[in-house]
Amino acid sequence: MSLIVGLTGGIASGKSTVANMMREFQIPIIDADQIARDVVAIGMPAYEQIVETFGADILNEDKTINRKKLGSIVFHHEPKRVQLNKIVHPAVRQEMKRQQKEYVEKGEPIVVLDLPLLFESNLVHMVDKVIVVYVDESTQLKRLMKRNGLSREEALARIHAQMPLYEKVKKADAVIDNNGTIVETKDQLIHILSKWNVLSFT
Ligand SMILES: CC(C)(COP(=O)(O)OP(=O)(O)OC[C@H]1O[C@@H](n2cnc3c(N)ncnc32)[C@H](O)[C@@H]1O)[C@@H](O)C(=O)NCCC(=O)NCCS
Ligand SMILES: Nc1ncnc2c1ncn2[C@@H]1O[C@H](COP(=O)(O)OP(=O)(O)OP(=O)(O)O)[C@@H](O)[C@H]1O
Repeated sequence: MSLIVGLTGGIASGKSTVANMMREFQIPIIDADQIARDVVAIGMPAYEQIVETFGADILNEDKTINRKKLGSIVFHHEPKRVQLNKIVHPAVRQEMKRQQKEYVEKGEPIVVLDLPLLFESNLVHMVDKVIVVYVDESTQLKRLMKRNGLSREEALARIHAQMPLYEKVKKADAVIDNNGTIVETKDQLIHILSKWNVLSFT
């Protein structure tokens, strides 16, 4: 039996940072953001639907989706975001399930779904345990603006497109406070995985 863990948090709260630490422990990670990029590649059914819905204006010269442009539309307009989610999410879920099945069949003791919208999309039933990576809003804003080169206003629009992080913390089985250093974050992760008996070296 594999333990299926949902890794979630807020935008730029540190999920990928924690997922990379897990990869170092040879834990398989299924990355929803990456899958969401793959399923909108040119020629995929979701790509066609996005162009139909949002128009050719959201394309780059090479016909790939201009993610910055599409982001600035959907993060400022909830109905448009819902429309995009309806196109992309079913394909993402299907691919996540396929990958999960493969890892479970291989007998992996733990499989992690790195899923930013785990709560917003009501996907808690897909996992046995939930880890929430938490930061306070000022740290989140600072890290998001720096990483994505966004203005304060654009970064806040993205943060507010999600369930508040403190609400996610209340629903978690385990919380990693990522306001501090990377080493402090890693220590918390090791503590959680050890408690759940899924770290082979401890
Ligand atoms: C709007 C898009 C084009 C912006 O692309 P961009 O490269 O700037 O961001 P990226 O995809 O790397 O996402 C960064 C983060 O934004 C947040 N985010 C992304 N999509 C959404 C959404 N629909 N609602 C709320 N938050 C979101 C997540 O925390 C995610 O980790 C892209 O995020 C997208 O296609 N979103 C819809 C699919 C989706 O929900 N992906 C998230 C996981 S399934
Ligand atoms: N403890 C930390 N100290 C300093 N910087 C950090 C820390 N943790 C993460 N960061 C930085 O903050 C930014 C956001 O982290 P990360 O990309 O891991 O977040 P995320 O939750 O995966 O984001 P997204 O939801 O957008 O995919 C990155 O630039 C990362 O390098």
